Amino acid sequence: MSAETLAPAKVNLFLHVGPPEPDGFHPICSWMTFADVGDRVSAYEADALEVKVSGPFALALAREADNLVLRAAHALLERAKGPTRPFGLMLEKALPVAAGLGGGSSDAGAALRLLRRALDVDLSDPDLEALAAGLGSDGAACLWARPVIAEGRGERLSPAPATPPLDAVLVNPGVPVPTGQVYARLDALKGWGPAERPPLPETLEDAAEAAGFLSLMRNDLETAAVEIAPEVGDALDFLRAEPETLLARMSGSGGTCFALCASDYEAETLAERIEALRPAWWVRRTRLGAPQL
Ligand SMILES: C[C@@](CO)(OP(=O)(O)O)[C@H](O)COP(=O)(O)OP(=O)(O)OC[C@H]1O[C@@H](n2ccc(N)nc2=O)[C@H](O)[C@@H]1O
Ligand SMILES: Nc1ncnc2c1ncn2[C@@H]1O[C@H](COP(=O)(O)OP(=O)(O)O)[C@@H](O)[C@H]1O
Repeated sequence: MSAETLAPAKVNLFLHVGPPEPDGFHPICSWMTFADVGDRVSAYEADALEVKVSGPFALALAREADNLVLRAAHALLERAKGPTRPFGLMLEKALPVAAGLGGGSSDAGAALRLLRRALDVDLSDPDLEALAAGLGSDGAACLWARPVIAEGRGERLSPAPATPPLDAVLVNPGVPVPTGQVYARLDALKGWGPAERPPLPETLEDAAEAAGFLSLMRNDLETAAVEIAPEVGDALDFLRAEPETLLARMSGSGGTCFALCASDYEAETLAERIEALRPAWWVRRTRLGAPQL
């Protein structure tokens, strides 16, 4: 067995969050799209199930047992009928952790896609999606890594407006921002907005039109995240002051922020300037949409 796949970064182009339900979870409406940068997950033959983590953010994942790729593998094995060949998983952790990029969910989704094929597990797409959703609120969307409007807790998916690939720069100021803390701060601030689905266009022709539409939308977690990690506010202020930025916003619960740009040339120019002026920040030029997995 030898198989490998990309686990792309998720980006919330908008994220509307309503007040919590009785179970404590919040209803959302979010346009989730995916970057062409991410982690890589691979499977190999091994004597026993194990996960090896490498890459620049490997140290941020403390305990192997908590790794979402391992939880995904166990969830899939429970559904496999009959014995499967023993395997190990390799995770190259290139995305920052607790960063609003859904890295853990994307790794889990990558493992599920990969292992269903490699082990020839007879599980339908909807069943695989249900497994992914059980591993985290972003799990279902991150399984397919295609642009979607996600509602409910994030598990109810429908197609997003069609766009060309959107040139963008991702910036993380280097501070982990735990999702649960951000939702809790949102509640303390009573900072929710309406989470009903807004009117959505079928198509947005280019980055300028997409930015115009998105400027009418929000990320309701931004204020709460900036209170927890003021560095996120610094990143947003920086991006919003740059001439190449059509729109800058935080992704998910932060701290990664994105700037939409009119072309790959402008995105490259912006990324190079940020790298020169803020060498400690994690910076990636990317195209948002449906990356090749
Ligand atoms: C904010 C978002 C936006 O896409 O993404 P991230 O920033 O985490 O990438 C998601 O809503 C996060 O999804 P995910 O990271 O899978 O969250 P989970 O592990 O399911 O939940 C972590 C914690 O966040 C809170 N939570 C999560 C989702 C939700 N709709 N309401 C919540 O209140 C709960 O306190 C939960 O215990
Ligand atoms: N493979 C993984 N990659 C990232 N985080 C993981 C993974 N497995 C478990 N986690 C845990 O999931 C939590 C959320 O991490 P992550 O998915 O990076 O957050 P976010 O969705 O905000 O980007 C962290 O506490 C982390 O320790």
